[in-house]
Amino acid sequence: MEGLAMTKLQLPDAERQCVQLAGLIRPQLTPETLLVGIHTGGAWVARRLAEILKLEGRIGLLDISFYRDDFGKRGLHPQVKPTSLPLDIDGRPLILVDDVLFTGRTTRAAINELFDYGRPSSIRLAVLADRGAREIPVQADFCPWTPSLDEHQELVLTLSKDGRLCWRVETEALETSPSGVSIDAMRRQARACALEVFS
Ligand SMILES: O=P(O)(O)OC[C@H]1O[C@H](OP(=O)(O)OP(=O)(O)O)[C@H](O)[C@@H]1O
Repeated sequence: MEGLAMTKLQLPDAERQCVQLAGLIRPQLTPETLLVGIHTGGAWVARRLAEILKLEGRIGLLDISFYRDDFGKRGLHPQVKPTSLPLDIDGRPLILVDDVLFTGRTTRAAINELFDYGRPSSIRLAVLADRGAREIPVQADFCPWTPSLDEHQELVLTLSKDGRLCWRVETEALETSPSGVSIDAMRRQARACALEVFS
């Protein structure tokens, strides 16, 4: 993969972590609780939690692309998915599910979007990994893993062909253009410009 080098860190079994996370959530469930997974990784984890906790039919999925505060900088996610909430969230306890909690900006965007649909009685946050380095005062209520990663490392949850969730760590090489601008930043800028042209 261009510009990325795989690290040799030992990573935990994400499937086993889903079982651990379900165990943390189970005592807090009520008959009204709705799981809400954030696309993409959070949706995979929410689906797995719904299977383990037998909550099929009580899972919503959220695409927060248009609610990001850095939407202009990052451009649009290559795969925008629809938001779907199968039940009215007004007055309902929600458990927001994501794979990774990092700066907290995704969580902030998700909460903003949810409040456009109604006023939940509570929102708790469940993540498989909390890697710290928050930029917004957000914290996880349920989390089985707090890895220490370098700021240039990205923790990525993947779904293998056989349907298993696996962790991967990618280390961003410090690619720079002749002008000294990060190539990654230039790619993001190009995506944002393309969006403006086509919108
Ligand atoms: O706390 P934050 O700094 O916002 O980072 C956490 C988010 O970053 C990743 O999502 P990404 O935007 O890469 O999308 P993906 O789930 O489709 O990979 C991850 O899945 C979390 O949703």
